[in-house]
Amino acid sequence: MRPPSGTDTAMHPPHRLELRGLAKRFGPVAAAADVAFDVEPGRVTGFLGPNGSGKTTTLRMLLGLVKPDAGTALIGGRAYRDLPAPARTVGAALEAKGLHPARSGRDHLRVHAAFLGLGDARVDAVLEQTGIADAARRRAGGYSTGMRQRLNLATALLGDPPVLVLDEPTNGLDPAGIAWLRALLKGLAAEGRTVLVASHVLAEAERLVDDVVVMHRGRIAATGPLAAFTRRGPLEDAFLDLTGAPA
Ligand SMILES: Nc1ncnc2c1ncn2[C@@H]1O[C@H](COP(=O)(O)OP(=O)(O)OP(=O)(O)O)[C@@H](O)[C@H]1O
Repeated sequence: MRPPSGTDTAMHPPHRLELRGLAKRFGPVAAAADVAFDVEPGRVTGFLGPNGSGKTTTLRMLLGLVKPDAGTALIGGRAYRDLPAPARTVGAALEAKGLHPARSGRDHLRVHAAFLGLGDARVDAVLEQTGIADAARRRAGGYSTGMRQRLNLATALLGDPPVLVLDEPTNGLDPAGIAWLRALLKGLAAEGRTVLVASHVLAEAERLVDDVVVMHRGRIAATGPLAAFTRRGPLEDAFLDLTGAPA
């Protein structure tokens, strides 16, 4: 079914993410084991964990990019592969790679937009929204890391999705860029969208998220509202307690 062109101005129904018993092994490595948590619409959820704790693997299972050995991941009650319009339901920005260096940022977005049945007006809207309109006609190969990150986010936003899944979206952003992204993501959540952000930058997460999910060694170590993690001090203290890392 081909989606209509143009953008949706009507608000989408809220989409809760429900992960249940997800497991994935890569040879001897249990990248994820019995992973279960919910992500609520209208909130920014920080998916936190040390390097190699299994966050990206979990996100890839949620997005149907990796087949779990066990468990389910539902987006508004359906697995990603069963969504009628997946790219209009979930905007995902995992790693800022796969950009054709000779193609301009705008052309990159136009390719994705055509795939979604969207026109250039939507491309221009997300270029404005992500602050890269001025660089849009330059070749993406010359973009800074922060600009590539913004283009990646613009791609995720193209389909005006009710769900956003972002892996380390502040990588490469300067302090003004980080503050800008924070305001953008909080605004998207305030519109009722479900925003899941994987990060290991705890000071940033503390200023952004409403809810926290901590993953450690492939398992969920704790979940809850941010306030539950910051009662005794900075989020970093609770995080280091949970993940056993030296202070
Ligand atoms: N395709 C793969 N093949 C083999 N091992 C993998 C693969 N993908 C992930 N792993 C392993 O699974 C574990 C979890 O990795 P994952 O990338 O999910 O962690 P992460 O929490 O996202 O880490 P980071 O914060 O460093 O990005 C690691 O030990 C990693 O080496």
